[in-house]
Amino acid sequence: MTPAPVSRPSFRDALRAESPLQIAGTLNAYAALLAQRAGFSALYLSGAGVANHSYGLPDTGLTTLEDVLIDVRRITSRVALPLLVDIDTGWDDPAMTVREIAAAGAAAVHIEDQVPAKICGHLPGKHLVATEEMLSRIEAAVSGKPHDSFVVIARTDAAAVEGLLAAIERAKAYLAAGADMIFAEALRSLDDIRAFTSAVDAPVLINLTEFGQTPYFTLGELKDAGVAMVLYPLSSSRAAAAASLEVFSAIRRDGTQQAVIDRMQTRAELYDILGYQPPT
Ligand SMILES: C[C@](O)(C(=O)O)[C@H](CC(=O)O)C(=O)O
Ligand SMILES: [Mg+2]
Repeated sequence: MTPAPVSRPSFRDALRAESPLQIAGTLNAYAALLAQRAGFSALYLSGAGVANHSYGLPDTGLTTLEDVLIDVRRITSRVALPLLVDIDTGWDDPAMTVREIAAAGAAAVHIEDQVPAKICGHLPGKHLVATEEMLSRIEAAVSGKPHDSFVVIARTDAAAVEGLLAAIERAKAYLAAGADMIFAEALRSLDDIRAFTSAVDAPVLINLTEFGQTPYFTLGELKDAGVAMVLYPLSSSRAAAAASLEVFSAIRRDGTQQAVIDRMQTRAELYDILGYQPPT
């Protein structure tokens, strides 16, 4: 399906309108409609989500630009909110990656400093590329921006590997190379977050992925610590996955779905979210 051109607020518009900006992870168009209904004004397509949910694979750098583009297009063709896309390490040609992701209707990307065979930022055993190599990635990504309002966020995974000060130094270098904003991955305390945001002269994103290294700080705590953006990359898909397993298991166990009907969205609720008027 070819997406119709949609006019949408830019990522910076969303950032100006809400502080900190809450960004909802949505793996498909319907999840994006649900996040919009709940009042979010910015969306996220998770690389882990594409790998885990669209392909049933771990988040280890197996999915490609094409795989991600399919899911980007599905979301942007249906929902006009600004979409931040996880482009992992940028693949072979970060300039082309940014051009393609922007052409698919996204408003922003984040590109990270792990080696191409990357893993979840909240796991032990991460390996980073040298700062110089990440600077080349960022310069290439920035050169692919179609216009000034497209945002390139540089993500550093360094805090867990090289320490907080090294992560701050990397972030400063990434900004000097042209990154617009910084994603500080897997920080463990509000003190660390505050140290990071006060040292880095750009909007900082904190990732509240569940079962990770960063505690579930409240929006108020993160605001006080100087955070500009708060990411919930997989919250709804984790909940949906647990609910799906429970429902499948109940149907197999009971031979009927009666015990789990009250866990389900109704047909009327579905049509309401879709804006669909069924025949009467
Ligand atoms: C944000 C992230 O990059 C993602 O792909 O959603 C992941 C999330 C996760 O694995 O929980 C990450 O933090 O590396
Ligand atoms: Mg990711």
